[in-house]
Amino acid sequence: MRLPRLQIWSQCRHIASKTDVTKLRNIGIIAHIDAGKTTTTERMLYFSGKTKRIGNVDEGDTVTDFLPQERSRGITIQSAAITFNWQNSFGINLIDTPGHADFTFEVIRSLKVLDGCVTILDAVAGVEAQTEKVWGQAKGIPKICFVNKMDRVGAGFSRTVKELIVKMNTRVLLVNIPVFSQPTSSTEPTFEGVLDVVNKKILRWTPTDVDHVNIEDVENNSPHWNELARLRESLVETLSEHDEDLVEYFLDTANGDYMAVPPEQIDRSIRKCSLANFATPVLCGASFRNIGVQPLLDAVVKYLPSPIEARLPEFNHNLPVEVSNKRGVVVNKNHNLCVAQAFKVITDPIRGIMVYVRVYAGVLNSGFTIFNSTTGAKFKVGKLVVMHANVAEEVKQLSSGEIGVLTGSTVSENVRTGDTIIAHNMKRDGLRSLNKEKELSLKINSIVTPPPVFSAAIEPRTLGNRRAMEESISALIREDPSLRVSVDEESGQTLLSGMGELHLEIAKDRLLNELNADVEVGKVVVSYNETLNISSSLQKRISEDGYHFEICVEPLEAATEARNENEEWHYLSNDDNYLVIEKDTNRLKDLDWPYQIPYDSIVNAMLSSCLVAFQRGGKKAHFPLHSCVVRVKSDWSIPSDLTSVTQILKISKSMIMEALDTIAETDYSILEPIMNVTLTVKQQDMGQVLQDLTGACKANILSIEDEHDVSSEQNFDLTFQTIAEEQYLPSDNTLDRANISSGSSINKIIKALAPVGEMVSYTSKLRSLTQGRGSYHMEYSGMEKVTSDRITTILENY
Ligand SMILES: Nc1nc2c(ncn2[C@@H]2O[C@H](COP(=O)(O)OP(=O)(O)OP(=O)(O)O)[C@@H](O)[C@H]2O)c(=O)[nH]1
Repeated sequence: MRLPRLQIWSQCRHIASKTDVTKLRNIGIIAHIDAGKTTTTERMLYFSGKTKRIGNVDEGDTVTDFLPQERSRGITIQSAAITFNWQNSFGINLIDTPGHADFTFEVIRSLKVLDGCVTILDAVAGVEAQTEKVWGQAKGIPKICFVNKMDRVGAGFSRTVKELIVKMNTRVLLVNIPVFSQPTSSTEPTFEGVLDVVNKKILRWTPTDVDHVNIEDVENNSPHWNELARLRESLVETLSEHDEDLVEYFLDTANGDYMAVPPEQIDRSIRKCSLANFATPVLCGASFRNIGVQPLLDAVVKYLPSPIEARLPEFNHNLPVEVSNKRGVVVNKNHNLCVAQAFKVITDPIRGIMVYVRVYAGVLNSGFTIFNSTTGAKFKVGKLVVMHANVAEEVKQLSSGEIGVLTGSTVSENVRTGDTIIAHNMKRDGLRSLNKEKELSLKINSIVTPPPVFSAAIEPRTLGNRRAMEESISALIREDPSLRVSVDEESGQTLLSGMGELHLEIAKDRLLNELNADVEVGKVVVSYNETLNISSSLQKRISEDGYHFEICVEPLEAATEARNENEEWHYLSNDDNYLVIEKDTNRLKDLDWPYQIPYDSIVNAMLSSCLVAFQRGGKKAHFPLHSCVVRVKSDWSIPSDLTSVTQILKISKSMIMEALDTIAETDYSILEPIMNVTLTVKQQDMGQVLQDLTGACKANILSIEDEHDVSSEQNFDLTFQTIAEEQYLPSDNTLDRANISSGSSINKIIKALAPVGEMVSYTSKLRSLTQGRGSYHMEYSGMEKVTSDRITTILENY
C-alpha cells in the first residue's frame, strides 16, 4: 500500500487546527548526540508532505540543520522549530534540539515551551548519558520513545527497552516491535518493518520506494500470532494498572480476551497512561532507511498532549487558570488576557531580530501594543510569523497553545529569552483595560542559564573596531544567553565565556564568519571563580538624602545555614550569587508603599550593584565571585521626595565594594568547574584510559560498568528492576549476531569527576589513547575549591 504523503509544500498552510486547540501538538525531539534526531525530523517533514525530498545529515542538506556550522559539522547546534500537519487535521510544532552537552541550554529553553517529547534512542548504544540528562530535564513532560537505528548490526531493541525501564524509572508500553526478514543460508536477517501490537498488523517498508508500505493483518494462523498475543497481554496488563475503564472493558466486553480489545480502546488507554506520566509508549524503526516514521507521527498525535492537556508554566501570581477546547487556556477568568513567553531570539540576515514565543493564554495579534512584564517595556509588535525551519509564513495572530515568532524593529531592544509578554486579545491598545496588580505584573518563571566553564579573550584588530566588536558580541549573546561577556576593569580585556570548548569554537566561528567581526580570539581558558571563606564586616550608611541601610557580604554556605523566613532571597546570576534582603517586620505592605520609587526598582538597583561588584572579582586573581551573598538591612525610611534610583545604585555598589575590601586576600579561595565525565571504551583500552584519568586528568573515578549492564545502575529503584525483569520482551536477534561476530569486545562505561582544566582537548587525547575506539561525554557538575598545591600552577598558566 502506498501511504499518502499528506500535503505538498505549497499547500501546507499554517496549522490545520486553527480553531481546535485539541488538534495541536508542541513537541520536541530530544536525545544523546548522534541518536538520529535530525534524521528522524527530516523523515517526519517528508512523510507529512512538508518537503518534497529527504535531506541527509551526512550530506549537509537537512531542513532543520540550516546553519553553515551545523551543515559542515553534521551536528545540531541550535534548536530549530518547524510547523507541519499530520493526518490532515493535526498541527505539529516540532523542535529538533541539539544532543551535544555544550548546547544544553538550547534544550532547556525548548523544553520550557513544549508539551510532549519524542526521545530517540540508538538501538546499538542504548540509553546514553545525555539522554539520561535531558530525560531528567524533561521531568513531568509526557514522552514517547523511538528506538532508532534498528538496521545496524548490534541493534538490541529489547536490551534498550530494558535499560529505559531501569535507568529512567518508567514503565513501557510496546506499541510496535521490530520485524526482520527471514534469514537464508546466504543472507542475514535484515530489519524491514514493525509488528503493530495495537492494530495487530505487520508493516513492511520497501527500500526502493520510500512511500510504499506493505500492511498485512496478523491472523491466528500467522507465525507472528503467538508473539503478538504475548505482547498484547503484556500491554493490556500494564495499562490496566492505571486505567480502570480498560479493566472494565476487558472483563465485561472483551471477556478477558487480550486480542479482543479494539485498537481504539487501547489507544485511548495508552494516551491516558502517557499523559499521566504513568508509562512511556515505545516504538522502533530506522529513520535513515525511512522505516517506522509514519507510525511514530501517528503516536505523536495519539499519545502526546494538546496544549490544554499539558502542564502549565509556573506563574508568579496564584491566579485561576481554566481550559476549554474553544479558547484554550484562560488566565484570571479574563478572556481578553494574552500571556506568552519568549524562549529564543535569533538574528536573521533578512528579517533582522526574530523572537520565538509560545502563547499560553489568549491571542497575540500583529500590530498590537504589548507589555513585557519582565522588563516593564511597552511596545508595538510588528509582523507575526510561523517558521518552517528557516522559511517564514506571515500570520495575523497566534492563539493559545501556538508557537510563533515576533518580528520588527521594536522587538530587538524590548524582548529577551525568558521574558513574559502580556497583551489584550481584542483591543490594539488595550493594555490599560487589564488589571495592573494581577495581570500586567504576571510573570512566567524565567529560564535559568547554566554557568560557563571556558572563556576566551576577544580583542578588536584595531582600536576603531571596538564598537563594532561589542555590537557583534551583543548580537551573539542575545541569541545565546548561555554565552556571557565580561570586561576586566583593570586590563580592559573582553572575555567571552561558554559551556564548553565546542560552544566557544562555534561562537568564534559565527563571530568571524557570520557577523564579520574584525577581531582576534585568544586561546580557550578555564572560567575560574573566586569565593569568600568568611563574611565581610558590616557597612552602615546614611545617604545624602537620608536613606539608611546596612550591607555585608557572606559566603553562600553560611547564609544558607542561617536562612530564616524573614529574608527575601533574590537569585542574581548563574554564578549562584544572591541578594538577601532582611525584611523589616514593620515594613509597609507593597500596596501601601508611600514612596515615589517602587520597592521593585530599589531591589533591581541593588541587584545591578551586586552584579558589578561581583564581576570585579576576588583578591586572589580577580576571578568573578561565585557562591556569595549580599545581605541588606534597611528600615525603609526613604525620604518621600527621593526619586533617584541611580543614587541607590551608586551607594549600594560602593558599599558592597567596601565590604569586599575588608576581607583579606587569604580569605578568598579559587573555585574551578568540575565536570561529570562518562567514557565509553573497549576493554583493551581501559587500563591506559584509567591511568590517564587518575594521573594527568586528576579525575576521581566514580564507577566502571559493562555497557548495557543495568544491574549495577547507581540510582536504580528496585521496583523498576522488577518491572524490567517481568516485562515481556521479544528476543534480540541482531544483538545475538553482533555478539557472535565481534567476540567479547564489550564496551566499558567509566564515570568520573574531573576538573575541567585537565580535560581541555580531551577529544584528541582519547582518540590517540583508544585508536579512535573510545568516546566521551562531559557536563558541568559544580564548582570546587582548588587545593593549595594547584593554585600556583593555575595562576602560572592563566
Ligand atoms: N544506520 C543508521 N544510521 C542512522 C539512522 N538514523 C541516523 N543515522 C545516522 O546517525 C548519524 C547521526 O544522525 P543525526 O540525525 O545527525 O543525529 P542527531 O541526534 O540529530 O545528532 P545531533 O543533533 O548532532 O545530536 C548520521 O550519520 C545519520 O546518518 C538509522 O536509522 N540507521
